[in-house]
This record gives sequence, structure tokens and C-alpha cells, in this order.
Amino acid sequence: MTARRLVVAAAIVDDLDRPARLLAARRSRPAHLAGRWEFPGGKVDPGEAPVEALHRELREELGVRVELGDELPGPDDGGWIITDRHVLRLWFATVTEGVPEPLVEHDDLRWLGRDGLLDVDWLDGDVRIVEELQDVLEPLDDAPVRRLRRA
Ligand SMILES: Nc1nc2c([nH]c(=O)n2[C@H]2C[C@H](O)[C@@H](COP(=O)(O)OP(=O)(O)OP(=O)(O)O)O2)c(=O)[nH]1
Repeated sequence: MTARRLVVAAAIVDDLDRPARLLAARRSRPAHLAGRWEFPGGKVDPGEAPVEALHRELREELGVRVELGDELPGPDDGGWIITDRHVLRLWFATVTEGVPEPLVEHDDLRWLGRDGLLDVDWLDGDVRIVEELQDVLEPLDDAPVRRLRRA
């Protein structure tokens, strides 16, 4: 059996320490994935380190530079099987330069709070990951209050 191809992606959040919002991206291609939502990222090229590939994909797809946080380990040898041909590794990230735009591969981006995480039509393989993220995100109501207190 051929090994699954490694895909790297980012759970881009508003704040790595106290994440309350997650950035979801809607695919514009290929046709059978168009309209479905995913974590921005892509395939690791031969000879490329996974984290290097992730930074490249986020620059190309969204036009941003990011700081990476922890990886969200999955149940499949540390990754997440997302299709019969792909396994995903996912890192938390926050934008350090630029404003995310759907430059290629996507035609819409949306910041989702914990309660709205499942409001978009995620790719099938992503649903169980998003369900796990529901436990990680803080309720939206608390986030602005904390920011005011810190100011
Ligand atoms: N990027 C990404 N791909 C996902 C996710 N969930 C999921 O099932 N996939 C699938 C869709 C694709 O079949 C595959 C990743 O391919 P891709 O098209 O994003 O890779 P890429 O940017 O390197 O594109 P290409 O060079 O092959 O055109 O994994 C996800 O959350 N993010």
C-alpha cells in the first residue's frame, strides 16, 4: 500500500495564548472540493521540511506571515487521516504580517467563534478536528473582556 501524502495546515487563531476565533478558508478548486471549508495549507514538497512547507503555503495562499504555536496531535500516528490518500498535520498559528486574503485556492475566508465552528461545510476529514478545536477555543463573550482588562 502506498503511504498517504503529508498535508500541513494551520489553525490560524486570533491569539495563541487565548484563542477565541479560528480562520476557515473556502476552497475554490478543484471542482469536487469547491465550496467546502478547510484549514489553509497544502502538500509538503519532496525534500521540504513540514514547517517550511506550511510557511510557504500560507504566504502563497493567504499572503501572510505567521508565528506557529503548538501542533494539535491527531490519533493517527500523531497526525489526522483526512482522505484515503492524505494525512494532515496541523499547527496553531497567528498572523504576524499581512491581512489574510483568499489569493489562490480559496474564494472566501471567515473568522469563526467556538459556537459557530460547525456552521460552515468543512471537508469531511476536517470535521473531527474541528470538533476537537471546540474544546480549545474560549467563548467569544469572554475574549473582549479579557483584552480590556489587560489594557
Ligand atoms: N490544505 C488542506 N487540505 C485538506 C484539508 N482537509 C482535507 O481533506 N484536505 C485535502 C484536500 C486535498 O485533497 C489535499 C490537500 O491538497 P491541496 O490542494 O491543499 O495541496 P496543495 O495546496 O499543495 O495543492 P497542489 O499543489 O496539489 O495543487 O488534502 C485541509 O484542512 N486543508
